[in-house]
Amino acid sequence: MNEQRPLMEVEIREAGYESGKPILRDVAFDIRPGERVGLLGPNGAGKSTIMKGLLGQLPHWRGTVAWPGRGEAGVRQREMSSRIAYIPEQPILYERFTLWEHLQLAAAVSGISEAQLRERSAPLLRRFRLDRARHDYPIRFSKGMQQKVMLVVAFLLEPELFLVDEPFIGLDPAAVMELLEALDEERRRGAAVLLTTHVLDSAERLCDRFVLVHAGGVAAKGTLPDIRAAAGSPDGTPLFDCFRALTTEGTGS
Ligand SMILES: Nc1ncnc2c1ncn2[C@@H]1O[C@H](COP(=O)(O)OP(=O)(O)OP(=O)(O)O)[C@@H](O)[C@H]1O
Repeated sequence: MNEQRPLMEVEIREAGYESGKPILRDVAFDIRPGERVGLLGPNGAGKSTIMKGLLGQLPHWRGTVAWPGRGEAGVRQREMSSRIAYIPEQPILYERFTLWEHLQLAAAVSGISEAQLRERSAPLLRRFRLDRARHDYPIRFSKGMQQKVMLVVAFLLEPELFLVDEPFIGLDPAAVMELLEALDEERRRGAAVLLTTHVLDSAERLCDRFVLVHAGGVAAKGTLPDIRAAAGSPDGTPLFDCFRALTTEGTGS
């Protein structure tokens, strides 16, 4: 935890997939440099929709995203995507591309030179044990290996923010450790992590702060003590119990 100026300040007034049918309303939170923030909530709460909004992929969006560290009060949705690397839960792969071609495509889209690509990718491919598979087709990899392709692509970009969707599902324990270590190295240079997960005990151990989303709004946010206070729970209450109290009681759903 730190009291630095936020890396990013998100304020979503209304957003969703169809006009006149907002999924998100009044969602506001910030992320500080080097921080790990857990974006948590029950199925259908709106977590993926928030992530899509941050990636500039929502058709309807009324809100602002500021990057105070850069002195920018509001950034257009489209521009944000160049500062954010998204690690999806379901790998997004092209059937006809080899692993190396996936990396070349990501580099080309992000303005990374061929020399930078070679320099950055070598340790990443070793780290995620894909160096011998660089000319193979990821479409034929195991699910875990496919997820590692997504990790290599994300780390290649050296973004300011990593959006990580369900990092604890699909990867084996060694790969989860590698991912967390790699994220820690990135955090040391100031990158932040916004992760969603339903594995609340892992979230409780890993995250500095939390944003608890419920029915398209924010039910509580802050450190674990802040979440406990919002839930009316005593010291020592696990995040899981706070989550249950905040998402099932007195919410009308
Ligand atoms: N492409 C879409 N078009 C219209 N509505 C959508 C679309 N995707 C999601 N929704 C709706 O948006 C709401 C929030 O869904 P979202 O996927 O953001 O939830 P989530 O919190 O990520 O859930 P989960 O934990 O199940 O992944 C749901 O009511 C869902 O039906």
